[in-house]
Order: sequence, then structure tokens, then C-alpha cells
Amino acid sequence: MTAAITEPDAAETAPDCLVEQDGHVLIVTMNRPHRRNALSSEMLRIMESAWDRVNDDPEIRVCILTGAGGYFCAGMDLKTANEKPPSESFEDGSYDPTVIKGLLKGFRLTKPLIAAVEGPAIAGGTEILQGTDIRVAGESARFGVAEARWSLYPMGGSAVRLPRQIPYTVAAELLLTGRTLGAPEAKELGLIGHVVPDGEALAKAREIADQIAANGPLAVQAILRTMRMSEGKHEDECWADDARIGAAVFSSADAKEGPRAFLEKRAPRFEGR
Ligand SMILES: C[C@H]([C@H](O)CC(=O)SCCNC(=O)CCNC(=O)[C@H](O)C(C)(C)COP(=O)(O)OP(=O)(O)OC[C@H]1O[C@@H](n2cnc3c(N)ncnc32)[C@H](O)[C@@H]1OP(=O)(O)O)[C@H]1CC[C@H]2[C@@H]3CCC4=CC(=O)CC[C@]4(C)[C@H]3CC[C@]12C
Repeated sequence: MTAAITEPDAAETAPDCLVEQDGHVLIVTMNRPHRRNALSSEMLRIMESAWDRVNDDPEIRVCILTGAGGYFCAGMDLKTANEKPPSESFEDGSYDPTVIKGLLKGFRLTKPLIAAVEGPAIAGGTEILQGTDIRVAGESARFGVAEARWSLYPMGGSAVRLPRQIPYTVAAELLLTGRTLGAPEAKELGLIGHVVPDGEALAKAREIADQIAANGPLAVQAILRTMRMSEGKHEDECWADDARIGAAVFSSADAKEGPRAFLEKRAPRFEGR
């Protein structure tokens, strides 16, 4: 990303995004609660490097994306966008919106990403959600793609992704009206997987992350690779890659350790090889 915006809140000294590793889990926290964690250039830059860290560091097996202060993300910062409209960056070619890595558009993690949502996840907030694999929300969370209300376009990928993730007619209505959904409705539609009491989304996400981190990392990453590779394809186009990816897992040392641990009635010790 080349465009930079000077933040007006110079008093804010904490980084716009916090990245913390706990064991095999990386926790990425969008951190501009005074603006409902609206996306800044700095936040997106930190998220981009966090995604590289997830993909490159074998010690990291799962990632959680959350927001500070009881909010997930209110999308693009509409205040700074008034000072420097994104259209300028699109037009002068300094920003290519075909890949928005921070928002996971045109770029995916090779490890599972769990969203822990509290409060609003609006516009860019619901857009990045669609790039996550497992989604947990507090019961007061709200979701929506509000761009059309401001005559903007959901540049984070929702016009393509949302109709693939929830029923077409609901996706069309959300994208075209900008209406928001509560967490129970989002769960009913399959946009999220879990609704928990407010304030407990991160704990639930952590519980799921720990379950995944205890599994064979090669198996987990291979399953995810096949899921990503086969998206939108006829199943007959997928079996060759499915078999190749699966066979590599069966050939690993971890694939011997798992059944051995079962026989010996102990927890497996996976090493990712
Ligand atoms: C193109 C993508 C993306 O698709 C575009 C968007 O995301 S458009 C964003 C639309 N957002 C909204 O419609 C949400 C607006 N907010 C609300 O509706 C409500 O605030 C709320 C429901 C979220 C919360 O309501 P509350 O009642 O709880 O709180 P409220 O009192 O309203 O607010 C509290 C204070 O928070 C402030 N606030 C809230 N939301 C925002 C916001 N979105 N922006 C700024 N401030 C916000 C509110 O004003 C209150 O403050 P006060 O001081 O108390 O008044 C684009 C997504 C990211 C873009 C990239 C960003 C970085 C870039 C920079 C560049 O220079 C180049 C371009 C780019 C890379 C840019 C490119 C486009 C994106 C990818």
C-alpha cells in the first residue's frame, strides 16, 4: 500500500492494530475504539504484516481477528476519507484495489482465521469477516454492508463474496439497502457460526483456536488448502489436487504420531512434519 493518511488524533499513541502471540495462536486486534475501529492506513499495514507472519511462522497454527473496546470494525474511516478520498489513490494508480491484502481480498491465510466479533461489524468490517474461516459473535453484534448508503462501493469484495456465503436474495438485499443484521439472524443465515453472550466472543474464539492448535498442523493446513482450492469448482476438477494434498499429509511423521497416540491412550505430540 502506498497511500498514507495522517491521523488527526495525534493524541492516540497506541498502534492502530495490536498483534500478540500466545502459544500457537496469534491474536490481531483492530485498535481504534474511539472510531469504532474504522480502518486506517496504519491498521491495514499492521494487518498485512500480521498475515505474512501467520503464513510464514510455523509456530503459529491459528489466528484470531478481533476489535478493541467492544467493537469489531466500522469499515473505512469516513472522516479521513473526506480529507483524502480513496478515489484519488485509485485514479492515480498509487493503490490497486484488485488486491487489498489487509482486508483479505485477493489474499488468504494458509492457517485458519477466526473472527471474534463484538458490537458493529459494518461495511469494511463485514467485508473482512468474509475472509475469515470461523466466526463467533456477541449477541449484540451487528453486521452489514453499508457502502451504498454513502454512494460508495464495497471495495473489500462483498459484491463478489457475500452472495457466495449467504443466500443470494439476502445478500442482494443487504448490499443494495445497507440494512444491518443482528447476530441471531446472521447465525441463521450462516454468516457466522456462533452467538455467545456479549463480551465472550474472544473467549469462545480462543476455545476453538485451542482445539485447532491441538490438531496436526499439516492436516489442518492441508484441509484449508483444499477448501480454498476447490471453492467454486466442480468436484470432479478437485479430486486430483485433493488426493495429492491428502497423500502428503498421510506421508508425514505427524500422521504416524496421531494413530500411535490413539493406541497408547495419550495426547498426540505434533511437530508439523
Ligand atoms: C472500499 C473499502 C470499504 O468497502 C468501504 C467502507 O468500508 S465505507 C465505510 C462505511 N462505514 C459505515 O457506514 C459505518 C459508519 N458508522 C456507523 O454506522 C456507526 O458509527 C456504527 C454503527 C459503526 C456505530 O454506531 P454507534 O452509535 O455505536 O457509534 P457512533 O456514535 O456512530 O460513533 C462513535 C464514534 O466513532 C466514529 N465513527 C464511527 N464509524 C466511523 C467510520 N466509519 N469512520 C470514522 N469514524 C467513525 C463516529 O463518528 C463517532 O465519533 P465522534 O467523534 O464521537 O463523532 C474501504 C475499506 C478501507 C478502505 C481503505 C482505507 C485505507 C486507505 C487509505 C488511503 O489513503 C487509500 C485508500 C485506502 C487503502 C482505502 C481504500 C478503500 C477501503 C479498502
